[in-house]
Amino acid sequence: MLHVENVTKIFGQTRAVDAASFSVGEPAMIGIIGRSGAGKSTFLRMMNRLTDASSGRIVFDGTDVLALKGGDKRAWQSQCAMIFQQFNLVPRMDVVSNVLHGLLNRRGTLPTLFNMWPKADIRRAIEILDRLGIAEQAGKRAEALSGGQQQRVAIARALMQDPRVILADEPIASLDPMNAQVVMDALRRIQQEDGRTVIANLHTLDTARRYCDRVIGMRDGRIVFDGVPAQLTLAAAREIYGAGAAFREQATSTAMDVPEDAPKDEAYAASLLAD
Ligand SMILES: Nc1ncnc2c1ncn2[C@@H]1O[C@H](COP(=O)(O)OP(=O)(O)OP(=O)(O)O)[C@@H](O)[C@H]1O
Repeated sequence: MLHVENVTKIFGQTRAVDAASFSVGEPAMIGIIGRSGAGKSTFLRMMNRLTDASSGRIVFDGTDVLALKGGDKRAWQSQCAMIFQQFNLVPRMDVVSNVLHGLLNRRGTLPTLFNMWPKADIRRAIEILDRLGIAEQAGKRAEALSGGQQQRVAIARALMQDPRVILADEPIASLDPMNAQVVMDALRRIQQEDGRTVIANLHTLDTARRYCDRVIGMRDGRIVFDGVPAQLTLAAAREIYGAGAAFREQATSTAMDVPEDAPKDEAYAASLLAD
């Protein structure tokens, strides 16, 4: 289904992503973890063609999506929806119109500008909101919603595209733990019920362990771990986060307690690993 082959992105002197390779055989929930600057966002942005790769191939169902141009590229972007940490909704626009904007690629800008949507599309948008438990918010301005609700609107907008793949770039980094759970539960449910692939950049090891079928660990642009959550041992976490020998398993728990005199590396890793 998906083959990532030696994908590399170079910014000046920086190899933001360095010969990343992995394959996905069937729809799954995949978490990408790693410290800040590891290359996680750059990888997702190459995958849905927001950024061009320097070299490599990303082959989805036999097509190298990195080579697509024009309408074919836009069609892929519609198959490969993206969700961002800051939701990227139009704040003053109502929720249902924000969701309908997921069809922008397909419907063109003119009808969108005048908010002229076929009834069937509006009905579908409300059904999707209902599925995510926020149909009653449909008429409100997006800015009036909580962060967790806004992220669910962003997921609804992505689903409006009926994508094969959902890319989520730190989808819960701006949310409190309760809203984070609601959003991760929604992504997991969509992945399982619809058979879509979800690839999510995640800040915390706990979340990756809890929700993902497979975890990919990046460090300095390279994939240094690729396995199931059970294989994510303390040694693997050290390798991914670059934490020193003092890094302890407790640091991967939500209920962590880092001593004041802990080495800097450990405190840093702990802050990354906290939910
Ligand atoms: N547009 C750009 N121009 C130059 N360098 C960039 C650009 N985008 C990213 N980089 C660099 O590429 C590397 C990887 O960045 P990236 O944002 O992909 O990491 P990340 O793992 O997503 O980090 P974070 O969790 O902080 O978002 C970093 O060294 C970053 O400074």
